[in-house]
Amino acid sequence: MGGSTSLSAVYTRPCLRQAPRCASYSTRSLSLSAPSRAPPRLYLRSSPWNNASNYALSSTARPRPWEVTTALSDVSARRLYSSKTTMSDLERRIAAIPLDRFRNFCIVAHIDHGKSTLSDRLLEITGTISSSNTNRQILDTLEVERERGITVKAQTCTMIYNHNGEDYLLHLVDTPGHVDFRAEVTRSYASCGGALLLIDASQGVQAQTVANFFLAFAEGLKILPVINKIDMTAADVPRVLEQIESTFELDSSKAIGVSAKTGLNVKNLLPAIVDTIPAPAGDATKPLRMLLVDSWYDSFRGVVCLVRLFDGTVKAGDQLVSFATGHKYTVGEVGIRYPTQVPQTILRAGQVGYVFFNPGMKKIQDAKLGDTYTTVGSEDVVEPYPGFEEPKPMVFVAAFPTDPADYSRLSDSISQLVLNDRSITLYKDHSEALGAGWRVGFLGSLHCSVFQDRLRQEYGASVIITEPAVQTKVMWENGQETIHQSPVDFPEFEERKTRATFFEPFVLATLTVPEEYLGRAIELCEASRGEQESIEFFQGMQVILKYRIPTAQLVDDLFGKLKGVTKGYATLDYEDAGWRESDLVKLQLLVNKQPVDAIARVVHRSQVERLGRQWVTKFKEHVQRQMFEVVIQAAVGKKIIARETLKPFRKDVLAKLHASDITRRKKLLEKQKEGRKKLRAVGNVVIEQEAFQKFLAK
Ligand SMILES: Nc1nc2c(ncn2[C@@H]2O[C@H](COP(=O)(O)OP(=O)(O)OP(=O)(O)O)[C@@H](O)[C@H]2O)c(=O)[nH]1
Repeated sequence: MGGSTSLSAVYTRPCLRQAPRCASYSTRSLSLSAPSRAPPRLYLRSSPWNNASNYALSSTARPRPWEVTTALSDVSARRLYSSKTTMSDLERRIAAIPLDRFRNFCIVAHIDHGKSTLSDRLLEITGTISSSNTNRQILDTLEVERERGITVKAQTCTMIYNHNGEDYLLHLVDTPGHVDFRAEVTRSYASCGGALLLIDASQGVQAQTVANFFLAFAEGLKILPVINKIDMTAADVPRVLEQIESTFELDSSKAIGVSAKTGLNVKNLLPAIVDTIPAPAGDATKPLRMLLVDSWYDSFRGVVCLVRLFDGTVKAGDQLVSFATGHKYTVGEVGIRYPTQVPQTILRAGQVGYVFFNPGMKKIQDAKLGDTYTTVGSEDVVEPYPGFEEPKPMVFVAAFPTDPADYSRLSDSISQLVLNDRSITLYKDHSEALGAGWRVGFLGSLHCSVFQDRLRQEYGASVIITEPAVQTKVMWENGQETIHQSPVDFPEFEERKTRATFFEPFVLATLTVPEEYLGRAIELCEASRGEQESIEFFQGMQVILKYRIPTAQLVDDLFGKLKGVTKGYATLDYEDAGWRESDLVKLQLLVNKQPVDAIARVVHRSQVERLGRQWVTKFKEHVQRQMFEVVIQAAVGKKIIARETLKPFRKDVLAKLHASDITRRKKLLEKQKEGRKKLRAVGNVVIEQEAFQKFLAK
């Protein structure tokens, strides 16, 4: 049980603040955390998380730089600043804080458990923001984040906390809780020494609490359990304390109960942070070793980089070199986020701050996340940081302007969004029906819908977006493999039997479901072509289900459906489970025998009938009647699955004519034929863009 041993080894440091300090829940927590009680290990052994891959996480965890460095050679911070420089009071205060009083930490939690609210409260208590600001979430800066109440991009903030007369430099990273944004979460951990494991007192441990805990644990972060929302009447603190011990083997007596919303007990969290989370190691006198953690685009400054300094210092005018690209840059400005960007004279080992260059870095692609920078000339003596794994797109959509004349405007808007969200992949695309557009890849369906919202809110562009699709893989007879992102280039039905084998991506989904909804959750997973891997009954009537599910089903709003059948009580987490052979076919919509490429989809054969029928009925509703009959069909290759007919407008003028008026009758028929010819000549059927928009809208 290597995992268990290292788990308990991580939590050896004493904690200053114990849970009983919170008056409102001291009695309950005391009764649960008798001092002689050994941390229960039984659950971890039998838990779904106790598998090879999770233990692999802990055993292969890289030693973090501040753990392998034994000698802390911190120079007096003041010596790093030139005496001639005029420093602000803030800078003077920061300059006086030695490295052993730095604390870099993040908050690890399930979605909506209150990370952003707690961050705001910490900023308020440390005087970083005034309390008048606190009715909104300071770190959720994007409009969509405020509107949906979710964190999309990890945000950071520096705080100064005075503890027993000494200043501490705290650096907080607010990470997104949703599973789509896991790459953001993992990246954030690299700049931290510890994490607050935040759990909603009414909901208890949820799928992503566990998933994010293991990510943080694998990164070697010290964990401080925090129970939030203790003000709620539904709060069940004893249950959460029990879960903290049984699920994570953490000492629940160290947990702090808070209400981020009312501020109750939050001030007792700060001393616990100072005591539990280790100071970063580093040496400001060594050559610069600076990790690029995040980046965003600023139209005046170019790319701004969020960096974590492991060794050395950086200031304006320094000549830096990137290990990943070899490009050289002159530093234009360095600073901290407090919570807005505040310029500083210097950043030193242990700090997290921002850097931009002069002239500015033009392309966000040059700012490779996980890249190491050093000063020109130190390349040979500095070892670069191992870097991050680039996130892989999972969901693809095609996007087209509603009005083709808007192409270049929309192109600018999309490029702007991609500049700030590097996990989006973007290619040019073309559709017969919708003209020029883009194929865009996302980390998940929430990521995809957030992108659409951001596009509409921040740029006001109106856009047609096709249904989310996943990649497919084809193994050809000759052993060659091709990956297809778009249904358009997926091979036709006739080719499949003899020439190819098809594969689709799968995920291993972990669902946390209250026991009373178990039956419905299982039904949903089975209907989504899922295969059960395990079922575990968990504390407090919760069940953890593991299913192997096609990614296509996951992105077809599995989470929304799950919430529907469990009245919103279930949670979902997933990890990539590789390719699996699958009976895939391309379903196409034909309008008067012409395929409408924007609506094609690669689906499992079992779904063809239902989807085909649905398509033709829905499309008929949105297409306007024409001068001639319109046949709408759903087809797989040459096989027609479903059909609907849209009757033509037909002026029945002939009926009004006298039977003997043959010349006039012929003339009228000719005229009608001409009209039809005209329409047919203009691409057969005239379909308004609006029809696509309505059809593709959920
Ligand atoms: N009653 C109560 N509500 C809280 C408390 N903390 C947060 N909330 C509410 O819980 C909801 C979610 O809070 P957030 O801070 O946005 O949660 P989050 O974890 O940052 O969410 P993501 O960033 O999307 O993962 C909001 O409506 C908050 O007002 C608390 O202590 N008590």
